[in-house]
Amino acid sequence: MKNSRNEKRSQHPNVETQASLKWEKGYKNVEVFSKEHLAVSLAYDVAQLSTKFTKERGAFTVAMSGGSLIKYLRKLVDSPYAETIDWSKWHVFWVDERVVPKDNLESNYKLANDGFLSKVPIPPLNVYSIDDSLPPDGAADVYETTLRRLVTSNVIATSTNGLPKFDLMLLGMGPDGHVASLFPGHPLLNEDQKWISFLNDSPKQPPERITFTFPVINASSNVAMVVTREFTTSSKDGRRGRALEQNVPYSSDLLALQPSIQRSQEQTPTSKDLLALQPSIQRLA
Ligand SMILES: O=C(O)[C@H](O)[C@@H](O)[C@H](O)[C@H](O)COP(=O)(O)O
Repeated sequence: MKNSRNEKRSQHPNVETQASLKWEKGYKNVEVFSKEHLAVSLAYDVAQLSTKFTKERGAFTVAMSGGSLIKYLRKLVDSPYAETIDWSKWHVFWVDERVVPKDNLESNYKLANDGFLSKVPIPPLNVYSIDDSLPPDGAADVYETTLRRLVTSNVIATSTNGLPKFDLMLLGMGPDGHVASLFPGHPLLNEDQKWISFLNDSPKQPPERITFTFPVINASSNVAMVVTREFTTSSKDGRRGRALEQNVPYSSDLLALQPSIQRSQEQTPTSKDLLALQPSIQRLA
């Protein structure tokens, strides 16, 4: 399946044929790209999912992180996607957001709007940013209320256990292994009732944030994780390397993320390029 997808990507008029290393054996859905090929491949996959869900559901729900992920969405604003994607059916959410004014440089909304959303014709009412006039707890409650309303109206699909089932979740991973604003060792890793929670003590500045909880992240139909850092198992704290090297069950003292990636022991990625984890560009659920 992946080979055929890569072949299709390479046949796509906009796909530069660049070597992308793939650890097929042992890994599941982990691909190592050059920067340019990551942007090209990510755009191809996102466009494919947009077409699929727009056709199936009449809507395409995308929840995105901040960080360097946004710049790898750049190919979506170019031809052919600019013309072929039905942007009117997109609904955009944030996996996590800093509780700062939306015009603040630290805002993930500002980052995504400047780098992507302002360049495509998604209806403004379909872009769900936080209420930046509220404190973290209030912003989280209001955001969850919005999600619940959109699940009720079927804009957002529902998983078999009643959670919001986003069509695509676009994640990053920090050097400590954090995903969204779920940080190793933080009590929020164990939150399994709320859909959206908040923290005032983020180890990554700024301290006040709201974040999807793990049950919501794991309920997604598709997840693409774009890890854009030097990746070696000897990296500063090694967590990121371990996140990929082993099927490490998430535990609050080691990793924020329960990776769904097996790894064969003989292969140790030493690439200093980019790593696009696609734990499930196929369906999770
Ligand atoms: O609000 C945030 O801080 C981001 O959502 C965060 O979760 C990000 O995805 C990771 O820190 C990876 O960031 P980079 O891709 O920039 O390394």
